[in-house]
Amino acid sequence: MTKTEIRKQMKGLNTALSSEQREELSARIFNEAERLPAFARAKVVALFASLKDEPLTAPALERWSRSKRIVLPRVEGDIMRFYDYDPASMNDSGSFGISEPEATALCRPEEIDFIIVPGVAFTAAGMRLGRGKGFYDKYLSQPGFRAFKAGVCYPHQVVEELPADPFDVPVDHLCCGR
Ligand SMILES: Nc1nc2c(c(=O)[nH]1)N(C=O)[C@@H](CNc1ccc(C(=O)N[C@@H](CCC(=O)O)C(=O)O)cc1)CN2
Ligand SMILES: Nc1ncnc2c1ncn2[C@@H]1O[C@H](COP(=O)(O)OP(=O)(O)OP(=O)(O)O)[C@@H](O)[C@H]1O
Repeated sequence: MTKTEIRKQMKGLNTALSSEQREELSARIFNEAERLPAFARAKVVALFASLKDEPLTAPALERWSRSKRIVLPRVEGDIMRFYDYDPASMNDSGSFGISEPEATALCRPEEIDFIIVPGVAFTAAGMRLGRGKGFYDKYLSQPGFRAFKAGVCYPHQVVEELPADPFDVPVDHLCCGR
């Protein structure tokens, strides 16, 4: 399958989950992330505000923001940057309809200790297919970036193989709710 075909197939499978399945699997996925030693050590955690076809991040966002500095992505033209999460100032009309933080407190890439990486599909070894704009591949390959990378996806998004490109950055651990 091509990248485009995989994206289409996964969107169908993801949106076919019932809200109960979605909530149950998402809870497992983020509980697994929370149990990683790298998470316990982390002070600055990068998360994302989930789209309809992604594991639900709202409960983790709420819980983690009590003990960690949480940063969320904003798309600014061709690049993605992370800013401090403040529940009072989220902007629901961000790029692609994603809820985004205000551009108040910029987080430099080297400040992040632990990053949750979304993906359309992953292999068990951590190779990843994203939404096709290269935002995460570019972010994760910046000089100075050193965070522990945890991929998150539903169990059916783990595939045998993916079309590989030289600029693809693998994740260190995959949390897939299994
Ligand atoms: N929740 C979440 N936030 C994120 C990402 C993500 O994957 N998930 N990103 C990770 O990169 C960045 C946004 N990148 C995105 C890239 C493409 C599309 C997308 O769905 N594109 C469709 C529709 C475009 C449109 O609505 O105009 C497309 O290209 O067909 C969405 C987000 C930053 N924030
Ligand atoms: N490190 C990088 N530097 C410059 N361009 C890059 C880099 N990584 C990816 N790109 C560009 O981004 C485009 C999209 O790449 P690809 O299809 O692998 O994205 P993806 O993995 O689906 O997306 P994402 O990383 O946003 O989740 C490619 O055409 C590539 O040229």
